Amino acid sequence: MFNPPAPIDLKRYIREVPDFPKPGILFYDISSLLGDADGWAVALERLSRATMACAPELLAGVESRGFLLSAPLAGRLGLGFTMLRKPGKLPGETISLSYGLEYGTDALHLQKGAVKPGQRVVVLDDLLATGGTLEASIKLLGQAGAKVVGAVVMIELEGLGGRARIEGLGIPLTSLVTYQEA
Ligand SMILES: O=P(O)(O)OC[C@H]1O[C@H](OP(=O)(O)OP(=O)(O)O)[C@H](O)[C@@H]1O
Ligand SMILES: Nc1ncnc2[nH]cnc12
Repeated sequence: MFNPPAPIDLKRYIREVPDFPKPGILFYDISSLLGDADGWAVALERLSRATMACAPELLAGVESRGFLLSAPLAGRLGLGFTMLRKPGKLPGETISLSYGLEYGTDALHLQKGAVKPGQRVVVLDDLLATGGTLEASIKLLGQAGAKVVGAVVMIELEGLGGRARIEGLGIPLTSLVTYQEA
């Protein structure tokens, strides 16, 4: 009888670093995944499927680690890509929103005109923790006139309320890998 191989567990490529960037934070480092051609190929394939299930017209990526996923994915899927950036990085007129992080606060900006009215957008980031970053991204894209049709992350930290925050906005969320945090 044919026994198909077990699906690759992406966790084996993700390094866990205690007390970074602050004491008490367990940091999930994707550098080791990006550095492994096989692991990265599997991750991109799974991200592609999750993203295309939402039938987007444009991808949006969150600075900075979100760019690592969203830009190559947009190229692979033949879609445009827009950046949600930290303050002071985007030229021209922008709209912005502040948000809370697992370890601090920040703000995101989007260039005016980056999104067409009603355009179907999937927003991507490497990791969901409290959901503050993704929530701000979704709200900002909505303010810009986008129809956000999905959120896709590589890593979801369960127990920090992130999923409830995103689904509470009516946005379907897909994650490739989950860790229990609290
Ligand atoms: O769900 P949340 O609690 O909002 O946390 C998740 C966010 O935190 C990290 O970004 P960070 O601000 O550390 O920036 P970086 O991508 O530039 O490293 C991560 O890449 C997510 O964007
Ligand atoms: N625990 C964590 N590991 C990696 N990135 C993060 N962003 C927010 N929390 C994080």
